[in-house]
Amino acid sequence: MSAVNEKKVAALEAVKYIKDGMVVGLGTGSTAFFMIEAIGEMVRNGLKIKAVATSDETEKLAKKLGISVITLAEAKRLDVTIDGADEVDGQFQLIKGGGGALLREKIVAHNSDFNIIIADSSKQVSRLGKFKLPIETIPFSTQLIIKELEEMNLHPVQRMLGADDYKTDENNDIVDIDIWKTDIKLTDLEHQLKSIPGIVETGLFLTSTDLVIIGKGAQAIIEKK
Ligand SMILES: O=C(CO)[C@H](O)[C@H](O)COP(=O)(O)O
Repeated sequence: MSAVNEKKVAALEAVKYIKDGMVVGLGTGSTAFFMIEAIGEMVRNGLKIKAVATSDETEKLAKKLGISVITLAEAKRLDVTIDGADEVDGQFQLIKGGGGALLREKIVAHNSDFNIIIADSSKQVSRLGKFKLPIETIPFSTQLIIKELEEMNLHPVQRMLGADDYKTDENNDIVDIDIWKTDIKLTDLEHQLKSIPGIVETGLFLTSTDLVIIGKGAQAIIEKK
């Protein structure tokens, strides 16, 4: 079965966790797309929820499908968030941000009681780092951060959109770094990166995930912490 079908299988399993009255965090990306589409159908069939979107793209899609979108401030706290990932390891640690929405995704995950990650089977890894780790930086500081990351042997590459710098929903830059060869522990790496002024967030999600649902062929494999 293709990765696209596996994404859909995982998404359809995840929406079973959504119940009437919940405040739901909506992730971003091609896997999250199937989840949002399914929630849209559930809402048309009478489900009553409120949602917080992790990107402008997700917000637009959710509203188009008739899902009631509120701000994080209005929500205060979320019952459940469903989001995709670029890599997930056996300890439920993730690399996220391939789609550039890592900052809002991490904020929403932090404010959710229960976080479900949905992915096709290609995203499961024994060790994080084949996928380049996205770092969100303040444009004022990006070039100097790139120099600092080069000195740390993390091979930074600024993300581009054609000839222009890629911009996040918060109008920040993304720098993708290579953590595969570093022997720094992930928790230490996260701490080191976050201590550089101008780095707003990293795509390392080390502790937020409660449940992982992997589409494997036509089956949804549910992994609990
Ligand atoms: O972190 C993300 C966006 O910032 C996505 O969840 C991640 O990139 C996975 O995307 P997809 O489901 O399209 O493979």
